[in-house]
Amino acid sequence: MVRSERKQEQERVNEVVDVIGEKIEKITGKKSTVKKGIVDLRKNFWEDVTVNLDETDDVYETQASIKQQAELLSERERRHGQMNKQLKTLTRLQDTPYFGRIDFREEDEKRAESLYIGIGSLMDAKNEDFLIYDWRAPVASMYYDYAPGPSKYASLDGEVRGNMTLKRQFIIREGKIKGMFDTGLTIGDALLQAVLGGKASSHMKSIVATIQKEQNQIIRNETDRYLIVQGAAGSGKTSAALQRVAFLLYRYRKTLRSDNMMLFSPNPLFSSFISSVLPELGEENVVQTTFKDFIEDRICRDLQLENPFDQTEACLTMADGEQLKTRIAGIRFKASLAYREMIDNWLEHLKAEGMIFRDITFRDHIIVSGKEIGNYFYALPNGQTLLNRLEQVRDWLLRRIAAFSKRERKEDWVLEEAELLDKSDYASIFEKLQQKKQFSEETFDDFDREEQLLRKIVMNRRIKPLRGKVKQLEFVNCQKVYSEIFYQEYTNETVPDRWGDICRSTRMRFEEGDCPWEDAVPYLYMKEKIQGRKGNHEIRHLIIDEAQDYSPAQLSYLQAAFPRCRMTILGDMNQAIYAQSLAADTMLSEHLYNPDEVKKLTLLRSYRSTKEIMNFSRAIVPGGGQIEPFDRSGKLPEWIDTTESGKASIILDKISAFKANGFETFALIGKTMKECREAYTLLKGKTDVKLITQATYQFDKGFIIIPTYLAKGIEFDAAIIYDASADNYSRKSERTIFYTACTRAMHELVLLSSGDKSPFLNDVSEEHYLYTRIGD
Ligand SMILES: Nc1ncnc2c1ncn2[C@@H]1O[C@H](COP(=O)(O)OP(=O)(O)OP(=O)(O)O)[C@@H](O)[C@H]1O
Repeated sequence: MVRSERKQEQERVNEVVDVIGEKIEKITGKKSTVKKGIVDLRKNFWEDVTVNLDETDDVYETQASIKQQAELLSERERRHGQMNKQLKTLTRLQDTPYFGRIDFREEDEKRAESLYIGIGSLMDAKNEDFLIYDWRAPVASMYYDYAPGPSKYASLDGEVRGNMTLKRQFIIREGKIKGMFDTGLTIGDALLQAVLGGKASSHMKSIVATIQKEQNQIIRNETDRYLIVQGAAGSGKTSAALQRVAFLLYRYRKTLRSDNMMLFSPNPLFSSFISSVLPELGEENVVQTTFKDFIEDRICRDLQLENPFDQTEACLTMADGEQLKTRIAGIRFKASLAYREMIDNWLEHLKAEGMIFRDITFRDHIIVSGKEIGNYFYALPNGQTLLNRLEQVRDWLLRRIAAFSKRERKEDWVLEEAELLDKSDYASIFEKLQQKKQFSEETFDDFDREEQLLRKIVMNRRIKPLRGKVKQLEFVNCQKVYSEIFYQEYTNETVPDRWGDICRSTRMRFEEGDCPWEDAVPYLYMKEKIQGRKGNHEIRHLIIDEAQDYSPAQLSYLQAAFPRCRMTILGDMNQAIYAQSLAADTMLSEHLYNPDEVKKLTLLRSYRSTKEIMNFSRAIVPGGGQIEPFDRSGKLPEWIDTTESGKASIILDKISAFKANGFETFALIGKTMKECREAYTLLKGKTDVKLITQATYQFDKGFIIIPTYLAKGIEFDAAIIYDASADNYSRKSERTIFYTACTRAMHELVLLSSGDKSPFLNDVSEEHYLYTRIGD
């Protein structure tokens, strides 16, 4: 590229930066005027409102005047918010105005037009021409989809065809061009090399400048209600999903807000890891949750919900034997649609018999017994749904409670409690009596009325929580109704092996007030079928990361909980680490969806790890040969065969070497939390190290110890697998855990073992790693 061209480009950058500077100045000026307006409006809100409550008409007029004033205020606040957003984007553009340029000659046009692409759009000073196109604009899609040559894009008015005569990439920092490449088919391998060769960080970065063609398809898909992405470890699923969120927020900016989108992440640490990507792209973060938190919010508070991580930990630490087999058989069956069918049959059965109700009690007094409620319930016409009948029971119970309350308020305890009421209660009673013009001077009658009122207040207050529970239909004992499923007789075809044992252990857990994780969704499904469910209509798009961890039953629950939603579903079958997902359908299984509404895309190219790490890791999983490592070289993974007592000093040496190499994040990865705690005990005090647990919500640079299930979705400059011996990794189900752990490393991977090595390593050809034996 000729030197003068770079000079010309820099001159253009300078001009654009000047325009940005002027815009920033202008908006800052306007913003302070709007801000002043807001402050004045807030200060003088009531002065500018006409308040008159004399006649009904005056009241309406007052209401209208308040509404008008409030609308004015909120309009100004909205403008202020928009200006802030514009300023943030402009400030970012001032540093890096754009990262790409394409020259495109539309069919039938004589000249090619140069289009510059950045994270936001920018018009010239006269607001006539685009100096920068937002990467999400339709025309910008060509930058990601085509090499120079014939190309096209879908504009709002239809397809536009033409010829791309140039595709150029820039690295611009602080307004200075640091690098400039004209690129071919894929978006600059040179730039991608540079980006991927950089250090890992405690926060994920946006990939806007280097989005690959196949990722662009995910990002810009608008046609399919359910978009499933099966992608190898490190293929950019999460990155593409976040870019997609930014794309959709831009594309549907008039109708879609960030709080209409919800992202399910695998663990709280991951939420913090990805939290800066959207703000970096000038968008607000979407609602984030974990599936466990989402379920916990809905499950009855009487039950102690098991954490999915505890379930995994329990399965991984339990010795091989009957107990483990039963637990796994239970987990798998309860994740299946066959079990949901069983619950549907149970719900049908409940129409005729089997509902269990709680006694309605107040101060140790049974107002209506559960048995009596049952009789009333089953006396209602059984053609109605369970919910309809329960609503009638609810109204009947509220009447019974009202009658009870009237009687009960005559009791002595009520007056005793009334003496404890505070001054404000007395003042309000006095006011009420006065309003009713019932309070003249001290007459006997007034004292009597006052006492009646006091009794009523006390009783109403005390009975209110009970009424609340009845209104929520909490008189149904869902816990018991659910555990009854495990007392029924079934034919052998409908139940899995070990059903008897599964029943026994489930009953025991429910009797103790525990809800095993595998029962959480089936239980909620049944409970909401009985007591009704409120669908969430606010959320219109769900993004589900690590979707291989979700069962068909969980998918169907989410579909019902978010009835209007579209979903972007991303995952990797090779990283399934929960017992429910292994060798079974998961949310990634296409056939679980209506064929007209679903599209499945596959990402095979992996960007995170060096070619050496990926060649090593992909040999571990079936079908791994299809995964294409990105061509970035590094050290061969190192397998160190040592003794238990030799491990600490090897780890400490490695950590020093990583630091000397300039690495900033490195993890010692264990299979379980138990193993991580052991490693932590071994190393704490000897180096600066942090143990990551379920309760860790953020991780910083440095050395951490972490179990695989908490490291999902996250990456490190270097990773050490703490125990790659046969004792630790040999069960069929542990293969994917092992693969997930290895693929967390970007630049270096070390595996330690003592005793026999994991049989999974037998699948890796010796040329793909370096073997060292240290110790006796
Ligand atoms: N087009 C791209 N340009 C630059 N970097 C990319 C690109 N695609 C992916 N990466 C990088 O590759 C790494 C892995 O990406 P990401 O975490 O999104 O992959 P993933 O498929 O979700 O991985 P996993 O399933 O292992 O969690 C990240 O560092 C990301 O920045």
